[in-house]
Amino acid sequence: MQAVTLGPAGTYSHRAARAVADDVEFRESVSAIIDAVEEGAYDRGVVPIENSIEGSVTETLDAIAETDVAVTQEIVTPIRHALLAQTEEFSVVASHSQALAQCRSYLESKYPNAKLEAVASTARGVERARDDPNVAGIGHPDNAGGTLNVLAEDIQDRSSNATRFFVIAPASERSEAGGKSTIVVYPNANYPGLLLELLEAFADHDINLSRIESRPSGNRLGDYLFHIDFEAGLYEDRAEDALAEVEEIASRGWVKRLGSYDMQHVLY
Ligand SMILES: O=C(O)C(=O)C[C@]1(C(=O)O)C=C[C@@H](O)C=C1
Repeated sequence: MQAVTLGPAGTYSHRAARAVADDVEFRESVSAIIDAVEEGAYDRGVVPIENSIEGSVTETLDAIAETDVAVTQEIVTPIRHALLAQTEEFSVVASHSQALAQCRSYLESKYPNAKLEAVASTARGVERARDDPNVAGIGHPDNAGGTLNVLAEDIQDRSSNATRFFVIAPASERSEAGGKSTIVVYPNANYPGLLLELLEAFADHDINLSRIESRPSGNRLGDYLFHIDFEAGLYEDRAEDALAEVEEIASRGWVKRLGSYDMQHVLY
């Protein structure tokens, strides 16, 4: 099994991907990962979807809505960031924008004058620190290797920091089996009670929602797509009945079934 995820080696995505495949390759953006899986170049892709401090990874939500892939598994991992640098004398902190945001309070209190630099991934920020004594990176402490010092550990603003990843596969691998499912709904309509009707379709069939997120459709201001995760498999009658109602409500737009899957907790 060959998987693709956010690189270079040493990202949190890489750590999650190791639970899925022995052979892991890298891309520099979530969209590039999802495109590569859609084209069939890899069996699996691993992409971050949501963080417990910073919320949704919007690049992933948008790419999943635009492409045709399957979600085959969910992975939840704790995220414990370290500050890595050659010396204490740095003026720039480089990391993924999500990681910088997850450590916002720590950075503001300890390094209020540091310039924050958003790069493609935490591992890319650590590489910047390895190349430049003026730069510190934020990432997993194992990335220090021999050349960087771990100046501080557990610098995320909440100790319970965790990120949820989706394992994606080509659309042909969509499954109806699993305890959870994900759909994207584009109603292409706007009237009082539209969202209530969508939610009632699940409530009426006794299905618990675990996440609902609205994203702009990009078509016009105030027009939205809804990303919905719910706790039922698509093989279940109650899910089929609820989705029939959702499809009726969205008859002017579309409903994309990304598949059913189970969740795995990965510690590293
Ligand atoms: O840069 C990384 O290490 C990633 O795997 C990306 C990412 C993210 O996009 O949320 C993954 C987990 C952490 O929340 C921080 C960054």
